[in-house]
Amino acid sequence: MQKVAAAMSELARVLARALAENLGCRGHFFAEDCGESTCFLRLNRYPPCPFFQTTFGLMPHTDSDFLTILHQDHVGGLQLMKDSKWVAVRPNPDALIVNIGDLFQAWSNDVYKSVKHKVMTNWNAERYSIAYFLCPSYESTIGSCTEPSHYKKFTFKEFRKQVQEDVKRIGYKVGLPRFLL
Ligand SMILES: O=C(O)CCC(=O)C(=O)O
Ligand SMILES: [Fe+2]
Repeated sequence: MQKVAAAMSELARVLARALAENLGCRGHFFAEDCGESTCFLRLNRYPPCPFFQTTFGLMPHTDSDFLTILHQDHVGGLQLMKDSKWVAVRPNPDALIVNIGDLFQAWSNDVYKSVKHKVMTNWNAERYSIAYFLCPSYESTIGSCTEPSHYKKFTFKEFRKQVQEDVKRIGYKVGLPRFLL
């Protein structure tokens, strides 16, 4: 597991840097602000579910990070929103999926879009996925790399707090629109 984490961590950093430099922005931001102690790896287990047609494995959401590197097994169930339609991601255990998160969307001033995704359950098979989340420290300020910015500056801590408050009060994550200027 340590080797998987190290490989995903390196890949996330290389990609974040390349995506930042592609915008003409300095890419070492991620090395400075996203240390090993603020990023995390999550193992998701989805047990078989008899009510698979109506039950989410994971509710529709965007990730609250810069970038997510995802590995899924052969079972399938991941879907992402493309042109207002849910599209199933073909399971391929030999491939990694890269999802842009909310922070990269804000940082890139909407050039890169945080992708909405969900996981459907399966009636007879157990499913596993491994996700590596590239996150900054709670104190890091997220601003846009180009002006004029679409979003007010916020710390990662403020973002997380707002998400938690929204989930508690209205039942779902509003996310970036809360920080639009
Ligand atoms: O299990 C998956 O394929 C997706 C996991 C995911 O979206 C997450 O952990 O945020
Ligand atoms: Fe996710």
